[in-house]
Amino acid sequence: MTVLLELVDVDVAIGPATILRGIQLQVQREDRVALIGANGSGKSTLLRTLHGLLKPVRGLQSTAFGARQAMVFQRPFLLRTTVARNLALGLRLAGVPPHEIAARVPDALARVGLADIGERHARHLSVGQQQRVAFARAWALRPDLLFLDEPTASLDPPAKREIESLMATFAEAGTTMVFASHNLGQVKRLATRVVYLERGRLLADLPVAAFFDHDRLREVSREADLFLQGEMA
Ligand SMILES: Nc1ncnc2c1ncn2[C@@H]1O[C@H](COP(=O)(O)OP(=O)(O)OP(=O)(O)O)[C@@H](O)[C@H]1O
Repeated sequence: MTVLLELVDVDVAIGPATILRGIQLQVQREDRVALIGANGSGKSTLLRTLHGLLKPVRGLQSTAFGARQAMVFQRPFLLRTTVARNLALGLRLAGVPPHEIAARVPDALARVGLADIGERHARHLSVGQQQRVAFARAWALRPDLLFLDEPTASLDPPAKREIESLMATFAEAGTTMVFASHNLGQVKRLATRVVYLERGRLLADLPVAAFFDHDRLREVSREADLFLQGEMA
C-alpha cells in the first residue's frame, strides 16, 4: 500500500477559531474517501488542509514526494475567457511546457465529453457544463490525488449523474479521491471508505460497507450512527 497523504494529530484554525482538532488520516493510493458530517462539521476545511490551502497550527502533514494534486469545488470557478484558455492557464501555472499544454487541453475536454466547446466563453456555459470544464481542468493536471468539495451539490439530477460518471471514470483510471458529500447514495456508489466528522473531530473512518452496517458503526462510533440514522430517516 502506498500512502499518498497523511495527517497526524492535526489542528487547523481559521483566525482565532480552531476548526479541526486532533485529525488523524491516511490516504492510500486508489482510496476513494467520502467525507460526511453535518453542515459546519469541517469537511471543506479538511479538504482545504489536505490540498495544502490551509496549514495546520499543530500536528504533521505529509504528502508523498511528487504526488500531483488538483481540487474541484462545489461551484466551478472559471476565468472570463474561453474554455480552452481556462485549461491552458491551469497547466501553465503548474509548469507544464507549451507543446504539452497544446496536447493536453483537447484530450481533457474530450475526456469530459466537451470536445467541441474549447473556443466558447466559459462563463456562458450552463453550470453543469462549467463543472465538467472544472473536471477537465483537474484531469489535465494528471493528478494522483483529486479533492472534491461537494462537486454535485449545485447541479440538477442529469448534470449530477454526468459528474458522478466522471468521478467513476477518474477512479477507474487510478486517481485517488477524497470528496465531501451530503448525498449518501453517492457515497455508497463512489466511495471505498467513509470518514465522519462532527464539530471538527474525526469520529469514524471505516470501509464503506462497514460504515453502512448499523451494528458495526454503532460499535465504532455512536455519534456517527446517530448521524446516519438521522440522514436516512
Ligand atoms: N473563513 C472562515 N472564517 C471563520 N470560520 C469559518 C470560516 N470557514 C469556515 N468556518 C467555520 O468552520 C467550521 C467548519 O466549516 P466547514 O465549511 O469546513 O464545514 P463543512 O462541513 O464543509 O460544512 P458544509 O457542509 O456546510 O459545507 C464552521 O463552524 C464554519 O463556521
